[in-house]
Amino acid sequence: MTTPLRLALVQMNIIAGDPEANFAAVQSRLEEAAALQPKPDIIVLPEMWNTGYAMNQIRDLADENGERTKAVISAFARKHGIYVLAGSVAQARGDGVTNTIHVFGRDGETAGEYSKIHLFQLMNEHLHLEAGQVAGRFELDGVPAGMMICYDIRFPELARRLALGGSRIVFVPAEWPHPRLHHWRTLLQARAIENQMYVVSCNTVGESGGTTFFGHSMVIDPWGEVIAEAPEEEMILVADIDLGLVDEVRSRIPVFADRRPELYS
Ligand SMILES: NC(=O)CCC(=O)C(=O)O
Repeated sequence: MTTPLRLALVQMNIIAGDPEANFAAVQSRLEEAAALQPKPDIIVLPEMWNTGYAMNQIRDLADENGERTKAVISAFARKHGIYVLAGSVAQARGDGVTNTIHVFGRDGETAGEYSKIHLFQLMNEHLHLEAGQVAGRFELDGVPAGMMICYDIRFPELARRLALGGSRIVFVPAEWPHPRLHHWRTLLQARAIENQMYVVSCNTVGESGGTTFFGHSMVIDPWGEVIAEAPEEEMILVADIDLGLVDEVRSRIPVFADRRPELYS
């Protein structure tokens, strides 16, 4: 069975500490993506796009209960009838801040939410953020999908859990910098190959506090082929995929049937 899907990944520069500028840029990029012909089924944004890694001010800058994100992005999703995986935003709840994805369906309603489970110490997340406690899943027009955020791709157990739970495609918003392009590419391809699913990653570009984010957003098919990859500049990366390929690859090499979980612990 073929299940075609058009993806649009907004690879953008994020201005650390300036939610006003970032909301304006996101709204304009979303309209640009919605004007594509044919229209995308889902638009994906990068990690922490509201604040960037302005960690010292994160409690003040974070979106209170995600309210602004929900208002702006759900109205957009409803207006255009497009899913939006709203990257992740710094979201405040009580005294804490999480790095949280909101997904909105074609009707503008919340389709899923996920807070980053693995906090990245090199960028001080562990000092300022609270870790999520549950894996992230949603349904995309009835197709089970998963979510991971950036550093999460270093944990194969999470991707495998999503695949075992039925995910056929996993979305990965990120702010992944130089000099680890080879890690980025290799880990994303490994997660796609070992789980025989699509992996769709949307990274950031630009410089922030001495760190340079390299873009290279990519769409990887269940065979591990990179079918679309952005350069190191702002752009909307578009890819047409067929989720039917997941079944084809899984029947060709029956990894899930051949697993021996009783020997793994
Ligand atoms: N924002 C992040 O989680 C960055 C992860 C990263 O750069 C890595 O090497 O892992």
